[in-house]
Amino acid sequence: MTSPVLSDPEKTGIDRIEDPLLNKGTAFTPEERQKYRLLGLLPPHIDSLEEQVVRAYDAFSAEETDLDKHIFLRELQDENETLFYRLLLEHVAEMMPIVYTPIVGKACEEFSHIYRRARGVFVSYPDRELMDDILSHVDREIDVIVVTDGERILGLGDQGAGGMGIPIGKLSLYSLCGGIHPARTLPMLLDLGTNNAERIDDPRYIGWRHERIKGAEYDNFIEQFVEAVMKRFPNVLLQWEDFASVDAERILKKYRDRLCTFNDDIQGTAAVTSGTILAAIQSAGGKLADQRFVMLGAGSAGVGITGQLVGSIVASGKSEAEARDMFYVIDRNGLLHDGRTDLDEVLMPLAQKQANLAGWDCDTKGSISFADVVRNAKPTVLVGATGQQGAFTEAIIREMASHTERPVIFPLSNPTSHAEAIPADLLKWTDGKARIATGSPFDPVEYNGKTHVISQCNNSYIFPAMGLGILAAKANRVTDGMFTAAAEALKECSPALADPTAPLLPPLSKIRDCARHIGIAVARQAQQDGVAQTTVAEELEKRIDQTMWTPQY
Ligand SMILES: NC(=O)c1ccc[n+]([C@@H]2O[C@H](COP(=O)([O-])OP(=O)(O)OC[C@H]3O[C@@H](n4cnc5c(N)ncnc54)[C@H](O)[C@@H]3O)[C@@H](O)[C@H]2O)c1
Ligand SMILES: O=C(O)C[C@H](O)C(=O)O
Ligand SMILES: [Mg+2]
Repeated sequence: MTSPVLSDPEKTGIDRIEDPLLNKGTAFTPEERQKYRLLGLLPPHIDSLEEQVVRAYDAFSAEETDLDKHIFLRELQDENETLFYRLLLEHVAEMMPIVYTPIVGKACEEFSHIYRRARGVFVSYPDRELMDDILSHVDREIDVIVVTDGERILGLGDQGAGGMGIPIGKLSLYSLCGGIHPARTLPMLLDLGTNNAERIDDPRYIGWRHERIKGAEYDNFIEQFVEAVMKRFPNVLLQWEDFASVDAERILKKYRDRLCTFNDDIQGTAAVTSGTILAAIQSAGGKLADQRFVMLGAGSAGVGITGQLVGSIVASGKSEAEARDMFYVIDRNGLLHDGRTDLDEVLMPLAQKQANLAGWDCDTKGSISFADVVRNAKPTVLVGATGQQGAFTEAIIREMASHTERPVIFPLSNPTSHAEAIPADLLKWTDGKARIATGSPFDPVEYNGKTHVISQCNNSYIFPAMGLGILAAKANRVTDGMFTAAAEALKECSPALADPTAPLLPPLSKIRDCARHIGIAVARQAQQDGVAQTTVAEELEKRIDQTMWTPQY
């Protein structure tokens, strides 16, 4: 493990107890109590970490609602990070949905009401000239920043400064799943205002009460932010999260060659979804080149997934034009096709050729609806990234299932309440045939005497592992190839490859092993792409294991 550089590892007395990175609570040994002047500040019994985990689990279980459980875990994180991560590690399937999706969505909506203690860095628009000062207040070296401007939080829209819940949750997973030391991570919120009237009108709102800054002023602010980050933390990995799609695409394009950075909603989602789709196809004995894809939603997720899959199809031998013909991408105005005049430069390459639609039998005039696309294109794979609950209707899913033996259906939108369909309905409407993965976690479904475990196709399988691979290889850029390597490595972790009836993705209890496997592939690819500063291939596994932190005293 790389040793985290703390401001003052020798802190004593109450300062030590109040530092979540140094605190051990009742587990401080008699020697430490002497050395750090803690005698009398703690009760006499000395606990082991295991005993502390049991006590914390009892207290967690006594909390009534999921939001209360989230607040409990966040408070524990702010008190004692080692205990927090050890507890999470031992109860990962139960607790990941509490600190992360879906409950983190509720926590963002309620952020101003449940706010307790400072964590991470807020940079608000009025303080834009003070960015260097603000970052100088971070008293340790940082390897990974996750930043949001809070405008598109999951499928919940603009949450303003409450969006801070997302970087905090994402970085918890960097440590939990990817083993990145929590001291080396920094959540950040860029507060450029909010257009959410409910937040602005809320007397408890903790953010800057102003409509969102946009246009050139927004871009200048982002530029100032990136420059300040590069000055203070020249080797940091910067992850962009939950920005509005137009900003997300523009920012990624502008900065991806200037520093080590990626956009999780575009690239992380693309890798997890394509890896899971590849596993579904391969486990069913199918071929990638034989599929027809319908993508419902053409935002960050839809665009990223389509691009990644097109790349895989081209790598399997088709031309790019042939690969693109296999995709039917739909936004809120219907199918993207080259006759539409409202598509920007990001969406235009995803448009179907009108010539390919000749002879289609459509119910709608003007635009081509989702139902029209499914009836005419007869997709084998359907992915939803709209944020719209119920967008996969019974009629459309039944239509899809009537054309394909093993329909692959992924309602990816988060949180749970925004999923395009729920797995129980999808299994009913397809008579148990659908291969399903969802963005938010769902319980297993019994259908016709068979239990279907629903895998969670969430970028949480990718970004912690990307971080691990990038840090181990000391990469200074993030290439497309590294995401392709991550997708391929995720596919290799799929239990369905050995048993076609098994779940598509490994269980959350195996997520650290899976992150290690993906991390090695990412680091190796970084070397091959010439962006790694460690060049000895044989050293990579050792470096991955040294980078992975395990919560223990
Ligand atoms: N599972 C994951 O890992 C993962 C990753 C990223 C995003 N997501 C989820 O995907 C959703 C979308 O994220 P995004 O960043 O792409 O958002 P976005 O706002 O950028 O894009 C949404 C897209 O959906 C389209 N749309 C909206 N309503 C529609 C409808 N009724 N029919 C057809 N298209 C419609 C919009 O036109 C737009 O193209 C969110 O709910 C997010 O939580 C999940
Ligand atoms: O945060 C998640 O659960 C996945 C994804 O990044 C999203 O925005 O929905
Ligand atoms: Mg996101």
